[in-house]
This record gives sequence, C-alpha cells and structure tokens, in this order.
Amino acid sequence: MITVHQIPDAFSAAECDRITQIVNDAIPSDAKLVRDQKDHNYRRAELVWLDEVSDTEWVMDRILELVRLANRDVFDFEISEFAESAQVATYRASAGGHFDWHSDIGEGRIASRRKLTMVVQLSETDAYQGGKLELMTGRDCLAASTARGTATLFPSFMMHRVTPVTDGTRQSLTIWSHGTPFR
Ligand SMILES: O=C(O)CCC(=O)C(=O)O
Ligand SMILES: [Fe+2]
Repeated sequence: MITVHQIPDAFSAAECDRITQIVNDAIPSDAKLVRDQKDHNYRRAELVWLDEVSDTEWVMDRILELVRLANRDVFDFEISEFAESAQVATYRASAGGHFDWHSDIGEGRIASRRKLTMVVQLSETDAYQGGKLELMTGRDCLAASTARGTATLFPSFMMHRVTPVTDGTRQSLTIWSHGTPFR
C-alpha cells in the first residue's frame, strides 16, 4: 500500500540515548566519519554512517525486524536487501539545519533501487524547535510524529522534507531498503 506508517516506541528512550551517544562521540573524534553535504542550501546536516562506528549491530537487527514486519503487514513491496548503511543526521539550529523537499529515489545504481524509507526520531521532542519531518501524501502534507523513538516508514519516492531547526538540535536515523525498481 502507498501510505505513511508510523510505529511508536520502535526504539526506547534508553536505546535512542545509546545511539545518539555513540554518534556524538564519533563526531568530534574523527572528522572523516562526518560527511558534510556539498549543497548546503539544499541540506544542512552532519551525517554519520552507522556501519562506520562500533557497537551498532543491535540497531541493524532492530531495523531489520521493524522493516520486515512493516513491509509484510502494510507495504508489500518487493524488497531484497539493505544496500546502504543506516545514517544518523544531526540538524543544528546554529548551523541552519534543514533538508528541502526531495524524494529518496535518485539516479545512481543504488539510489535508484530504494523502495522503503524509515526515519527514527532520536531526539526528545522538546530538544529543538522546527525540524519537522513533513511528507507529501497527495494533496495533503503530513507531519510525522516527533515522539522520541517513533519510526516513520514511507515509499522512497514520496516527497518529504525537514523544516529548518530554529532552536536546539534534532537527530534522526534514516535507513533505506532496496529492491527491483518500482514498475
Ligand atoms: O531526518 C529526517 O527526518 C529525514 C531524512 C531524510 O529525508 C533522508 O535522509 O533522506
Ligand atoms: Fe529523504
């Protein structure tokens, strides 16, 4: 089905803490782990790939289970693999953090095979202002729940954005699953 599917408490508060701690420790210690975006007007966020930091296998195990069940029960897409590592994005108000309207399906060999996107809210709702994940579901625009630990899943072609963070810092985890391109 073509829809937005939200799973409250996909990760507990303690688990969100563990993920953000691992990522925040990695940011200052190794600049190579943080890939800044080239086009700063389009997206401003610091990115850490989970497969480049240690002790995150349990995160991938949980992701696998969440995506498997959501796809079985809701989407029923042809998904065969996770061809890219999960990434954690840090959007800081002080750095103009945001991500303009986009679809996750790109032209590259891997990006063209993205089918299902899952985003997990890692920050406390009141840790930031703005920074809303908005999805274009048709004529309407849906704001994803900001509750910490909620997973939001949607078809990767669906247009979405993160509004500018105007105060504080928002962190989120994104994972794509891949398969035969939509047809
Ligand atoms: O941070 C978010 O809520 C969305 C991230 C996103 O759209 C992406 O990584 O493609
Ligand atoms: Fe996206």
